[in-house]
Amino acid sequence: MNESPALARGGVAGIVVPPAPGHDLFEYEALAVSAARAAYADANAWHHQALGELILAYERLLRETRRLVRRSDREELEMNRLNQRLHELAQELQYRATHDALTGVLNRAAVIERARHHLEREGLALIVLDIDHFKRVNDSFGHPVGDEVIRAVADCLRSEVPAGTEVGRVGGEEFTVLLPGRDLAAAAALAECLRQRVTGHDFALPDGQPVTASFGVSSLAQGHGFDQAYGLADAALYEAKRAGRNRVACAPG
Ligand SMILES: Nc1nc2c(ncn2[C@@H]2O[C@H](COP(=O)(O)OP(=O)(O)OP(=O)(O)O)[C@@H](O)[C@H]2O)c(=O)[nH]1
Repeated sequence: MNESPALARGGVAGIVVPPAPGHDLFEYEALAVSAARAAYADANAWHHQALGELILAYERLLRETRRLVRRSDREELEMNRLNQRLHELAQELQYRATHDALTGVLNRAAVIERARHHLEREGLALIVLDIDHFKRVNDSFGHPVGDEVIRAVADCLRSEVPAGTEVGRVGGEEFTVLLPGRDLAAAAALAECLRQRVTGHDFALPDGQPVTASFGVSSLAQGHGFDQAYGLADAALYEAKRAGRNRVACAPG
């Protein structure tokens, strides 16, 4: 009779030595089956039939357990994949809830939320800008060209603002720039940079005309409300439009 795996590993017949850590999960059980098979092969063994049935049942149990472990591994992988996808979808949902679909800058609700957040903590300078005579772009070249102009203006703003500054689109052709904790002079200086950036950009309109924008600026200390900050900047924007457009106007300091 061949030596059983248990014996080969230093055990004695009928006694199975537990495997060292890191071995196959069922090595101990596989050795036990081998040892039982060896005893079964011995014609003198007592309870011959019962031992044979025990071996068969035990082998079936091992096969079934292995199958279940493999299935559980696959299901764990699938669950991890679904969890990852859920996480990505939650992030996407959060992005869509706070960003403007056309330009990718903050949407109106997010602008208000961010502005209130800054006003509660540190005060806020606010720039409101509106593309000049934008209706003419739509009317002359169509809505898709108008959309391209809106997108390009958003790009101009994004590329020019310093870190910590947030850009949002609050209406059709109206944007805001939030400068947390900055004063009126700093915001007016940035608004002038943005005005020049838009005016100097080549929007490639069919008639070759430039696109300009008008700017209103306000700055309020901590504790003021968003409506007040926005109302002041909007009134200044109205002044800039009234004074001839393509300019920056500041709310009274
Ligand atoms: N293409 C495009 N047009 C839009 C969008 N939202 C609003 N508009 C258009 O923007 C135009 C705004 O026009 P007005 O409010 O009259 O202002 P304006 O022509 O820019 O003139 P001023 O602001 O006085 O310089 C309207 O024609 C709207 O239809 C948009 O998402 N895409």
